[in-house]
Amino acid sequence: MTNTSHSGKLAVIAGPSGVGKGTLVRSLLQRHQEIYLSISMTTRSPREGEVDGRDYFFVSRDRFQQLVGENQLLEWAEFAGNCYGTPRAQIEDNIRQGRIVLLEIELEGARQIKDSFPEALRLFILPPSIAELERRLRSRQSDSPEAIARRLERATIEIAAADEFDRQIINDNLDEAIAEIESALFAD
Ligand SMILES: Nc1nc2c(ncn2[C@@H]2O[C@H](COP(=O)(O)OP(=O)(O)O)[C@@H](O)[C@H]2O)c(=O)[nH]1
Ligand SMILES: Nc1ncnc2c1ncn2[C@@H]1O[C@H](COP(=O)(O)OP(=O)(O)O)[C@@H](O)[C@H]1O
Repeated sequence: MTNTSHSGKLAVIAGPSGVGKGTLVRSLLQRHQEIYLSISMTTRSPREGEVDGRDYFFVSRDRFQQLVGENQLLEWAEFAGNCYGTPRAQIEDNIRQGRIVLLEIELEGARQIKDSFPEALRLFILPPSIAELERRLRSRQSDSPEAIARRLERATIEIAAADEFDRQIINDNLDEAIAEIESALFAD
Protein backbone atom coordinates (compact mmCIF):
# COMPACT_ATOMS: atom_id res chain seq x y z
CA MET A 1 0.00 0.00 0.00
CA THR A 2 2.78 2.43 0.86
CA ASN A 3 4.40 3.85 -2.23
CA THR A 4 7.47 6.06 -1.78
CA SER A 5 7.86 6.96 -5.45
CA HIS A 6 5.63 10.03 -5.27
CA SER A 7 7.21 13.46 -5.22
CA GLY A 8 6.71 15.59 -2.14
CA LYS A 9 3.82 17.98 -1.84
CA LEU A 10 1.81 20.04 0.58
CA ALA A 11 -1.85 19.16 1.18
CA VAL A 12 -4.35 21.02 3.35
CA ILE A 13 -7.31 19.26 4.97
CA ALA A 14 -9.96 21.65 6.26
CA GLY A 15 -13.59 21.34 7.27
CA PRO A 16 -15.79 22.16 10.25
CA SER A 17 -14.86 21.03 13.71
CA GLY A 18 -16.28 17.56 14.40
CA VAL A 19 -16.55 16.55 10.74
CA GLY A 20 -13.94 13.82 11.25
CA LYS A 21 -10.68 15.43 10.04
CA GLY A 22 -8.65 13.98 12.88
CA THR A 23 -10.14 10.52 12.39
CA LEU A 24 -9.44 10.61 8.64
CA VAL A 25 -5.89 11.89 9.10
CA ARG A 26 -5.04 9.24 11.72
CA SER A 27 -6.15 6.54 9.31
CA LEU A 28 -4.15 8.04 6.42
CA LEU A 29 -1.03 8.17 8.61
CA GLN A 30 -1.41 4.51 9.52
CA ARG A 31 -1.78 3.50 5.89
CA HIS A 32 0.96 5.61 4.26
CA GLN A 33 4.40 6.03 5.76
CA GLU A 34 5.27 8.81 3.32
CA ILE A 35 2.62 11.10 4.79
CA TYR A 36 3.94 13.55 7.39
CA LEU A 37 1.43 15.36 9.60
CA SER A 38 2.45 18.84 10.67
CA ILE A 39 2.06 19.36 14.42
CA SER A 40 0.55 22.75 15.17
CA MET A 41 1.15 25.24 17.95
CA THR A 42 -1.93 26.13 19.98
CA THR A 43 -2.88 28.23 22.98
CA ARG A 44 -5.82 25.86 23.68
CA SER A 45 -5.53 23.67 26.81
CA PRO A 46 -4.85 19.98 26.21
CA ARG A 47 -7.90 17.70 26.17
CA GLU A 48 -7.86 14.53 28.19
CA GLY A 49 -5.45 12.11 26.53
CA GLU A 50 -3.73 14.73 24.36
CA VAL A 51 0.07 14.77 24.55
CA ASP A 52 2.29 17.84 24.11
CA GLY A 53 4.46 17.43 21.01
CA ARG A 54 2.26 14.67 19.59
CA ASP A 55 -1.21 16.19 19.21
CA TYR A 56 -0.14 19.82 19.44
CA PHE A 57 2.60 21.94 20.94
CA PHE A 58 0.64 23.58 23.76
CA VAL A 59 2.00 27.08 24.36
CA SER A 60 1.07 30.26 26.22
CA ARG A 61 -0.33 33.31 24.42
CA ASP A 62 2.96 35.14 25.04
CA ARG A 63 5.00 32.36 23.46
CA PHE A 64 2.58 32.20 20.52
CA GLN A 65 2.90 35.96 19.92
CA GLN A 66 6.67 35.61 20.07
CA LEU A 67 6.59 32.90 17.34
CA VAL A 68 4.37 35.12 15.17
CA GLY A 69 6.78 38.04 15.70
CA GLU A 70 9.74 35.89 14.69
CA ASN A 71 7.90 34.77 11.50
CA GLN A 72 8.21 31.16 12.59
CA LEU A 73 4.64 30.25 11.58
CA LEU A 74 3.72 29.46 7.97
CA GLU A 75 0.15 30.50 8.78
CA TRP A 76 -1.86 31.12 11.91
CA ALA A 77 -5.41 32.00 12.95
CA GLU A 78 -7.68 32.43 15.92
CA PHE A 79 -10.43 29.80 16.28
CA ALA A 80 -13.13 29.62 18.97
CA GLY A 81 -11.07 31.82 21.30
CA ASN A 82 -7.65 30.20 20.85
CA CYS A 83 -4.69 30.67 18.49
CA TYR A 84 -3.43 27.91 16.20
CA GLY A 85 -0.46 27.97 13.83
CA THR A 86 1.79 25.83 11.63
CA PRO A 87 5.51 25.85 12.48
CA ARG A 88 7.39 26.73 9.29
CA ALA A 89 10.46 24.56 10.01
CA GLN A 90 9.96 20.90 9.03
CA ILE A 91 7.39 21.61 6.30
CA GLU A 92 9.82 22.37 3.49
CA ASP A 93 12.35 19.77 4.68
CA ASN A 94 9.75 17.00 4.56
CA ILE A 95 8.46 18.04 1.14
CA ARG A 96 12.04 18.03 -0.17
CA GLN A 97 12.48 14.52 1.19
CA GLY A 98 9.54 13.40 -0.98
CA ARG A 99 6.87 13.25 1.70
CA ILE A 100 3.28 14.39 1.44
CA VAL A 101 2.97 16.98 4.18
CA LEU A 102 -0.54 17.31 5.58
CA LEU A 103 -1.87 20.39 7.35
CA GLU A 104 -5.11 19.87 9.26
CA ILE A 105 -6.19 23.48 9.72
CA GLU A 106 -9.21 25.80 9.75
CA LEU A 107 -10.48 28.08 6.98
CA GLU A 108 -8.46 31.28 7.60
CA GLY A 109 -5.21 29.32 7.70
CA ALA A 110 -6.16 27.44 4.51
CA ARG A 111 -6.72 30.80 2.80
CA GLN A 112 -3.27 31.98 3.88
CA ILE A 113 -1.74 28.80 2.44
CA LYS A 114 -3.44 29.49 -0.90
CA ASP A 115 -1.51 32.79 -1.03
CA SER A 116 1.84 31.60 0.34
CA PHE A 117 1.86 28.08 -1.18
CA PRO A 118 -0.40 28.20 -4.27
CA GLU A 119 0.64 24.74 -5.47
CA ALA A 120 -0.73 23.10 -2.30
CA LEU A 121 -3.65 20.70 -2.78
CA ARG A 122 -6.58 21.93 -0.71
CA LEU A 123 -9.30 19.50 0.40
CA PHE A 124 -12.47 20.37 2.28
CA ILE A 125 -14.30 17.74 4.33
CA LEU A 126 -18.09 18.11 4.55
CA PRO A 127 -20.51 16.41 6.98
CA PRO A 128 -23.52 14.50 5.57
CA SER A 129 -25.71 17.10 7.38
CA ILE A 130 -25.48 19.76 10.12
CA ALA A 131 -27.52 17.51 12.42
CA GLU A 132 -24.92 14.74 12.03
CA LEU A 133 -22.09 17.25 12.61
CA GLU A 134 -23.72 18.31 15.88
CA ARG A 135 -24.18 14.67 16.85
CA ARG A 136 -20.48 13.96 16.22
CA LEU A 137 -19.36 17.02 18.21
CA ARG A 138 -21.49 15.95 21.18
CA SER A 139 -20.57 12.26 20.96
CA ARG A 140 -16.86 13.11 21.11
CA GLN A 141 -17.41 14.43 24.65
CA SER A 142 -14.26 16.53 24.51
CA ASP A 143 -15.69 20.05 24.64
CA SER A 144 -17.98 22.03 26.93
CA PRO A 145 -21.49 22.94 25.65
CA GLU A 146 -20.19 26.52 25.10
CA ALA A 147 -17.21 25.28 23.06
CA ILE A 148 -19.54 23.06 21.01
CA ALA A 149 -21.84 26.03 20.35
CA ARG A 150 -18.89 28.16 19.19
CA ARG A 151 -17.74 25.35 16.88
CA LEU A 152 -21.22 24.90 15.37
CA GLU A 153 -21.56 28.62 14.76
CA ARG A 154 -18.21 28.65 13.01
CA ALA A 155 -19.12 25.49 11.05
CA THR A 156 -21.81 27.29 9.03
CA ILE A 157 -19.28 29.94 7.96
CA GLU A 158 -16.67 27.36 7.05
CA ILE A 159 -19.09 25.17 5.04
CA ALA A 160 -20.16 28.23 3.01
CA ALA A 161 -16.52 28.51 1.83
CA ALA A 162 -16.19 24.87 0.76
CA ASP A 163 -16.07 25.67 -2.94
CA GLU A 164 -12.91 27.76 -2.49
CA PHE A 165 -11.15 24.37 -2.21
CA ASP A 166 -9.85 22.04 -4.95
CA ARG A 167 -11.99 19.10 -3.80
CA GLN A 168 -14.97 18.67 -1.48
CA ILE A 169 -15.28 15.28 0.19
CA ILE A 170 -18.32 14.19 2.21
CA ASN A 171 -17.36 12.18 5.29
CA ASP A 172 -20.42 9.94 5.54
CA ASN A 173 -18.93 6.47 5.14
CA LEU A 174 -15.42 6.70 6.61
CA ASP A 175 -13.76 4.22 4.23
CA GLU A 176 -15.21 5.92 1.18
CA ALA A 177 -14.01 9.32 2.39
CA ILE A 178 -10.51 7.91 2.98
CA ALA A 179 -10.46 6.44 -0.54
CA GLU A 180 -11.44 9.81 -2.02
CA ILE A 181 -8.70 11.60 -0.11
CA GLU A 182 -6.16 9.00 -1.22
CA SER A 183 -7.15 9.39 -4.85
CA ALA A 184 -6.66 13.18 -4.57
CA LEU A 185 -3.31 12.90 -2.73
CA PHE A 186 -1.83 10.27 -5.05
CA ALA A 187 -3.29 11.68 -8.26
CA ASP A 188 0.04 12.32 -10.04
N1 LIG B 1 -5.05 27.88 10.96
C1 LIG B 1 -4.79 26.79 11.70
N2 LIG B 1 -5.79 26.03 12.17
C2 LIG B 1 -5.47 24.94 12.90
C3 LIG B 1 -4.13 24.56 13.18
N3 LIG B 1 -4.14 23.43 13.92
C4 LIG B 1 -5.43 23.09 14.09
N4 LIG B 1 -6.24 24.00 13.48
C5 LIG B 1 -7.70 24.00 13.39
O1 LIG B 1 -8.25 24.57 14.55
C6 LIG B 1 -9.58 24.09 14.73
C7 LIG B 1 -9.78 23.67 16.18
O2 LIG B 1 -8.96 22.56 16.48
P1 LIG B 1 -9.17 21.77 17.83
O3 LIG B 1 -9.21 22.70 18.97
O4 LIG B 1 -8.15 20.67 17.89
O5 LIG B 1 -10.66 21.21 17.74
P2 LIG B 1 -11.38 20.10 16.84
O6 LIG B 1 -11.07 20.35 15.39
O7 LIG B 1 -12.79 20.33 17.19
O8 LIG B 1 -10.85 18.76 17.30
C8 LIG B 1 -9.75 22.94 13.73
O9 LIG B 1 -10.50 23.41 12.61
C9 LIG B 1 -8.33 22.62 13.32
O10 LIG B 1 -8.28 22.11 12.00
C10 LIG B 1 -3.09 25.40 12.64
O11 LIG B 1 -1.89 25.17 12.81
N5 LIG B 1 -3.48 26.49 11.93
N1 LIG C 1 -17.54 8.82 8.93
C1 LIG C 1 -17.89 8.94 10.23
N2 LIG C 1 -19.05 8.44 10.66
C2 LIG C 1 -19.43 8.57 11.97
N3 LIG C 1 -18.69 9.17 12.94
C3 LIG C 1 -17.52 9.71 12.56
C4 LIG C 1 -17.05 9.62 11.20
N4 LIG C 1 -15.84 10.25 11.14
C5 LIG C 1 -15.58 10.69 12.40
N5 LIG C 1 -16.57 10.36 13.26
C6 LIG C 1 -16.66 10.69 14.71
O1 LIG C 1 -16.97 12.08 14.81
C7 LIG C 1 -16.33 12.66 15.95
C8 LIG C 1 -15.50 13.87 15.53
O2 LIG C 1 -14.38 13.40 14.75
P1 LIG C 1 -12.96 14.14 14.80
O3 LIG C 1 -12.04 13.30 13.96
O4 LIG C 1 -12.57 14.40 16.21
O5 LIG C 1 -13.31 15.51 14.04
P2 LIG C 1 -12.46 16.85 13.75
O6 LIG C 1 -11.01 16.47 13.86
O7 LIG C 1 -12.85 17.26 12.36
O8 LIG C 1 -12.89 17.86 14.76
C9 LIG C 1 -15.50 11.56 16.59
O9 LIG C 1 -16.24 11.03 17.68
C10 LIG C 1 -15.35 10.53 15.47
O10 LIG C 1 -15.21 9.23 15.97
